Amino acid sequence: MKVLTSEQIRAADQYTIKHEPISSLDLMERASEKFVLKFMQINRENRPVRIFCGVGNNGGDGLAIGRLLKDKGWDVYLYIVGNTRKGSEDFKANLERSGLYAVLNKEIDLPKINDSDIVIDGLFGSGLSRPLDGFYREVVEFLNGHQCTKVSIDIASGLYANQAMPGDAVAFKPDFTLSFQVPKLAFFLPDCHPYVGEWCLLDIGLNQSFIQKQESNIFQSELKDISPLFPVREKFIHKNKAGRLMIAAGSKGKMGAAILCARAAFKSGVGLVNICSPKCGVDILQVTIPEAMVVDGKGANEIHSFPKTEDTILIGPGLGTKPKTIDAFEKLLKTTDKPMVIDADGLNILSKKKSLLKLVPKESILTPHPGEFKRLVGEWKNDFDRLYKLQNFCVKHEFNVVLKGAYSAVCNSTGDVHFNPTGNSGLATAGSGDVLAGIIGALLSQSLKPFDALRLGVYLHGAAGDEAGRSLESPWIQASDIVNFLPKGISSLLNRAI
Ligand SMILES: NC(=O)C1=CN([C@@H]2O[C@H](COP(=O)(O)OP(=O)(O)OC[C@H]3O[C@@H](n4cnc5c(N)ncnc54)[C@H](O)[C@@H]3O)[C@@H](O)[C@H]2O)[C@@H](O)CC1
Ligand SMILES: Nc1ncnc2c1ncn2[C@@H]1O[C@H](COP(=O)(O)OP(=O)(O)O)[C@@H](O)[C@H]1O
Ligand SMILES: [K+]
Repeated sequence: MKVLTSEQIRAADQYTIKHEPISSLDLMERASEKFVLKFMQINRENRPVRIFCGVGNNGGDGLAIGRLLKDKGWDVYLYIVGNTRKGSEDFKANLERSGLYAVLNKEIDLPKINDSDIVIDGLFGSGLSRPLDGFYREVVEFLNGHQCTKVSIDIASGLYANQAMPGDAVAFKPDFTLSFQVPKLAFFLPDCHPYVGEWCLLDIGLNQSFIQKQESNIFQSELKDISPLFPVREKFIHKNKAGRLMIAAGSKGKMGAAILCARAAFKSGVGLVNICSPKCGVDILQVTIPEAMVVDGKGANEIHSFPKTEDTILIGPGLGTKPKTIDAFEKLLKTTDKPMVIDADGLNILSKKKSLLKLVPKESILTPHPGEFKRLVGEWKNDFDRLYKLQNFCVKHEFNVVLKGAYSAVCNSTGDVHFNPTGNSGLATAGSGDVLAGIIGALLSQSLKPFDALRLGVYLHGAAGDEAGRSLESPWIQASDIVNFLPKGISSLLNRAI
């Protein structure tokens, strides 16, 4: 699904109005009906609803939503901030259809709000053109000071859809954002989360072919695009043809990384795994993961030498960054031009010795968390800047990179970013990244294109985490649980896709 800018969304509104055709007032009514349906699913109990409306179309939505909720028996209070005479056409039309409302001009006008009330924010939507100031800012600060349930229409007032808020700016802090038609970039970025809350999209019937034609290199991954990427296993396949992976991982005290990685790879369809290990890890690996073969990495406590191999290479988990390991990594890079998976200490080595970056095969997959990414590219000003840095890094080096976290950003070598929707905060646990690397390595070894292996792997890792969370009925997950729930994650994706 494409992520569009505010300007593109406005153009989609206009195109739909002209070509459906539908009057803009009727489109507002449709949007408001969709909002009310979802609102009543989230809030089943009838409580006082206080709707704060600006005088643009977001405020128009607020008024229409108020009327519709009143019709359904809700106790609705409407407040307007701004000059109603200067309101948009559709705002004015809805004002005429509204019953009682109060216009707020100054602090003393602000109503008493109880914790059991629900506040709906319809001050500004995608039309925000400057940071909130004056009385708008006061109103938003006042509302943010209350503990009641808060819901934004389309996007929180004061939050920009596709650019950073200035440092001292203020925006509404909703528990939920019920947004129209397409996701906004801000929804995927951690800095913006306090101004988004939980969010969902409401299909208001904007013209799909117009949306498809919009240029955007930002997407949200969807199951319908992901599930066809699963590799098909032929009847007469042999393990050597089902994907051979060499995992170069582990050092003294960190052999668990190699184990988790290999276990995840086996559950992700790999045919055969060689683990290159320091001497201290050989017995551990042979006992804990009998399916894998172990290759001597020469060093006692860390790897000093990697074998020359035709296998797909996954390097980094628990590897350490000792000078001899760095030298061995450099030698390995000089022997291959096949895309590989580089994770954890593999990335830290690249950060320590940036000259190695140009030896990394084109189209390789890098899997940094934000700390590792910062070591690779330096500081960023804000999350929007971080995204541009991700795109530039991928294009410059022709890499595929996942920047991990909630809504992991998966970027290909031409700078397209796909935000991943699966997963939960239980995945923020030691070893979770090792599991992800193993999944991606296994998929790459099965001849998927690197970017496909990456986005399928990230989606699947999140889906397994979601299955684990649901089945264990716990918000906390152990990395081994992610591995154990991979088969369930896989079948859920395949079954839901049918
Ligand atoms: N027919 C349509 O175009 C539809 C629009 N919809 C709603 O319309 C919203 C967008 O409406 P608008 O384009 O009217 O914009 P807004 O309602 O977001 O803003 C209204 C006006 O406020 C002014 N403004 C912006 N920032 C300000 C600030 N910081 N302080 C004071 N004034 C400021 C601008 O002049 C802007 O045009 C969407 O978010 C959505 O809620 C929906 O009803 C769906 C259909
Ligand atoms: N809050 C979160 N919500 C969803 N997924 C998360 C969250 N935090 C972390 N993850 C996922 O968990 C994994 C953690 O990887 P990483 O930080 O490398 O862990 P480790 O180094 O301990 O193995 C990544 O796939 C990341 O996307
Ligand atoms: K709003």
